[in-house]
Amino acid sequence: MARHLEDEHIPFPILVGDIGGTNARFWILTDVYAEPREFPHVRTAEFPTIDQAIQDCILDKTAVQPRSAILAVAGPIKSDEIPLTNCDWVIRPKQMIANLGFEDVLVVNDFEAQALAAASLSKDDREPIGTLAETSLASRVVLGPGTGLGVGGLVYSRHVWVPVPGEGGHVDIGPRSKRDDQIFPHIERIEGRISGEQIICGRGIVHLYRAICAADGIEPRWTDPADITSHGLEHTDPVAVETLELLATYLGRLAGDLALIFMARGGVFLSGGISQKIIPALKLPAFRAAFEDKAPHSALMKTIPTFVVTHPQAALAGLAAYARTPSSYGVSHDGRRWRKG
Ligand SMILES: Nc1ncnc2c1ncn2[C@@H]1O[C@H](COP(=O)(O)OP(=O)(O)OP(=O)(O)O)[C@@H](O)[C@H]1O
Repeated sequence: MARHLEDEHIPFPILVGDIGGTNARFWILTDVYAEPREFPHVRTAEFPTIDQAIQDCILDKTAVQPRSAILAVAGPIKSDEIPLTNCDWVIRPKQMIANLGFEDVLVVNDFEAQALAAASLSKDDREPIGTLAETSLASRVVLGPGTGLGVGGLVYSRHVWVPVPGEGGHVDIGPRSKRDDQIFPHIERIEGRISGEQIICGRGIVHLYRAICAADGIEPRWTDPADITSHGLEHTDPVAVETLELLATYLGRLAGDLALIFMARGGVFLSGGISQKIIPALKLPAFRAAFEDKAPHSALMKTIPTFVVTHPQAALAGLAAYARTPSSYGVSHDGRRWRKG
């Protein structure tokens, strides 16, 4: 069926929101060209509902009444009631239209928003890992370790960027080296298997650290992932140093697999709260070595750039880029756009 441009257009002013488990972030875009109006982070725990938070922290603080909202959320969008992962808020678009003055509400997946950002981030908003600093107009992948492990694909086809939301953080990850063979039996499993998210996220870092301790018969000292990465970066604890090196290795291994799946010649972008905090560890040889270790395609892998996303509000930047030029993106509205009347 033909794409109808008038149907894709979302009317300005537009409220864009990145609704996380702990923080929600909002911008208002008054028109296609204006710089976004930014608002302070909203702590989700401080408001009983998202409608209350938007009313008190955004609408009451500006004379601009947004006509539309585009919201990125962690969790599946299956019905008119969208519960959030890791937070008590439920998004009810019909209620938002009735009570907050919106005409149009679109809800997308948080890693779709991250993928939209990967299409539009400038060089200032990304840090290359490895020697390749340029990217090309080609498919990309976003991989973000945070509370969980999010993955988004971004397929470039017929001059359009198509974000592909999925559950790629839950693919299996397996041992590769002799050291892996010693450590993997001790990694905490989920229903018998070791998925990416069992290792590459906040609690996964603790699993990995504890598995190394168990393999070596050492009493664990740290329970907070931030302690492990900081002692690893500062070289003040040898097990933390190895944890960080193996974290970089496994992140590289999975990033390489995803690059193969999407043929992501445009690059792999590491987002999420953790990547930015461990950039020095990712710049050591382990990450790229694991990324490129994909026989028979090592030569191909050497041509694919990898970056850490350093933009502080990448998801909002991605939503804003989409809101300004929706025809450049193949964002599906099916079952997740609600309009007045
Ligand atoms: N310095 C650090 N090193 C390793 N892990 C960290 C560090 N700081 C925080 N973490 C872990 O990162 C996770 C939080 O990640 P992140 O900041 O990406 O949150 P998030 O999932 O995006 O949350 P929200 O959805 O509210 O934005 C927690 O598990 C936390 O323990």
